[in-house]
Amino acid sequence: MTAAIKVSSVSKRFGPVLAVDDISFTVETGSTTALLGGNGAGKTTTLSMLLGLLLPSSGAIAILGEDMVRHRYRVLPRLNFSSPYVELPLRLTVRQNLTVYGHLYGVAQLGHRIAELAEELELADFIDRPAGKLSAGQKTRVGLAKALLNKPDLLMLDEPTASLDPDTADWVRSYFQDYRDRTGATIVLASHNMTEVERMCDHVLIMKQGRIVDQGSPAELIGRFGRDTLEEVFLDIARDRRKAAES
Ligand SMILES: Nc1ncnc2c1ncn2[C@@H]1O[C@H](COP(=O)(O)OP(=O)(O)OP(=O)(O)O)[C@@H](O)[C@H]1O
Repeated sequence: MTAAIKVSSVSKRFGPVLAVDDISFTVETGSTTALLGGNGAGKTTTLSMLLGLLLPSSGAIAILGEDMVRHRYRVLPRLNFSSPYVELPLRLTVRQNLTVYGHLYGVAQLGHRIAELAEELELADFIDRPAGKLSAGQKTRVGLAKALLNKPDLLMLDEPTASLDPDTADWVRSYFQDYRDRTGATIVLASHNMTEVERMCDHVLIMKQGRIVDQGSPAELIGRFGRDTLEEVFLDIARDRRKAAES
C-alpha cells in the first residue's frame, strides 16, 4: 500500500533560522503517528508543510500519493486538521462556523453532517452560541468537529486534548481510535502528552533542532532507551543523555 505521507530530504528556512533540517520519513496508511519534540523543534513547521500551508525550501512531500508542491489542490479536500491555536470566527455561532467551513470544504448534505457531528461530539447544548462565548474545552470539541466535517482520509491533530478534562480527553482519544478503525484514515498527532501518545500511536517521530533524531513504536523506543515510559525517553533525548544501549 502507498504510504499516506512520504517526506524526502525536506528543509525549511526562515531567513537565518533553519526550522526543519533535511528530514525524511514515511507515515503508513491507517496508522496513528506522533510527531514529538520540545518547544521550537520544528513540529508546527513540519505539520504546516504537510498541510500545504508552507512550501518546503527544498525536498519533496507526497501526501496520499500526490506531490504537495505541484498538485496540492488534488489532495487538500482529503485532509483536515485541528489546532487549539487557530481561533474560529468568534461572533459566529458554532453552527454558523461549521456551516461556513462545510461550504469551504464542499461537504455534501451539510445539515445532516453537522447534526451527526453535534451528536457524536456532544455539541447540542451550545451549538447556537457564539464561538467567542465557549469554554476552552467546548472550543476544542468544536475544533475537532470542524476537522471531521469532510471525513478526512488524513487528519493532523495538534494537541487534540489541550484544555479537556481527563474524562473528556479520554473520550476524545477513543473517538479518534474508533474513527480511524471505521474509516481506515491516517492520523498524525503532535502532542506533549506522552501518555496520550503511548496509548494512541503505532509510530513516533522525535524531532530536535529541526531534525528527526529517533523513531519507532512507543514500545521499541522505551525498550531501546531502557526506560519504563515514553516520558522518560523524551527527557533522555531532550537532555542529551546517552541511550542505554550505547553506554
Ligand atoms: N515564520 C517564521 N519565521 C521565523 N522563524 C520561524 C517561523 N516559524 C517558525 N520559526 C522558527 O522555527 C523553529 C521551529 O518552530 P516550530 O513552531 O516549528 O516549533 P515547534 O516544534 O512547533 O515548537 P512548539 O512546541 O513550541 O510549538 C523555531 O526556532 C521558530 O522560532
